[in-house]
Amino acid sequence: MRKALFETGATDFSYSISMTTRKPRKGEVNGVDYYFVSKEEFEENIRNGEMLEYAKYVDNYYGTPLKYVNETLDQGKDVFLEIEVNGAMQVRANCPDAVFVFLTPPDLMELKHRLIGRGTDAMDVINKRIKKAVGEIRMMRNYDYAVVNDEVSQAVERIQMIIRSERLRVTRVMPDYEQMIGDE
Ligand SMILES: Nc1ncnc2c1ncn2[C@@H]1O[C@H](COP(=O)(O)OP(=O)(O)OP(=O)(O)O)[C@@H](O)[C@H]1O
Ligand SMILES: Nc1nc2c(ncn2[C@@H]2O[C@H](COP(=O)(O)O)[C@@H](O)[C@H]2O)c(=O)[nH]1
Repeated sequence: MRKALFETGATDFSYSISMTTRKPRKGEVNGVDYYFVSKEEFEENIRNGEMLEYAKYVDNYYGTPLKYVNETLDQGKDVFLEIEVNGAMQVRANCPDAVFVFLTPPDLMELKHRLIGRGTDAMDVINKRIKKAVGEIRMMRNYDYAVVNDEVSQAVERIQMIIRSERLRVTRVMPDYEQMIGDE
């Protein structure tokens, strides 16, 4: 989805590259799709307080390095994270300003077909991912928006709509005017 959004030319926000201990899939590039690291390196990053959030997902660590997110936010840019639910709830606890979009497949059979079609995972991994997806769907209630990923182009459009609307929230626009009009 990150790739699909990026391909629309939506460059007014920045994409965080996650760190993972998962092995690269065919075609995935280190530093583009993920930072692929060893378990030891990942755990050292956790110990050093360098992760905004992290979680284990189907036997591997995944996490968001803090440095890039902070630097990008400091430049006044939004950052887009594509992460699973446990990590998202850590961000929820630490970043009150963040917006949470739950991207969901139309149904679990379709998800299974897609994962089989991708041809990158063994059947036991696919089954673990489906089981995980059931638990994740239960977590949807903790999110702000739900986007059904039926057609990629439509899902991208829905996400863009959310981003545009969120930027129009009074709480985000008002600070500029407060500066302009000063205190009473
Ligand atoms: N709307 C869609 N229609 C058809 N195929 C899709 C759609 N969305 C995703 N897929 C395909 O389904 C497979 C799994 O998608 P999924 O989104 O889970 O993978 P992903 O983009 O690698 O993200 P994740 O990191 O969440 O696994 C991929 O091969 C992806 O290309
Ligand atoms: N908590 C985090 N989850 C992440 C991060 N980067 C990706 N993910 C999620 O992991 C699963 C599996 O990804 P895959 O590439 O192996 O298919 C998926 O739900 C991703 O969204 C992260 O930095 N933190």
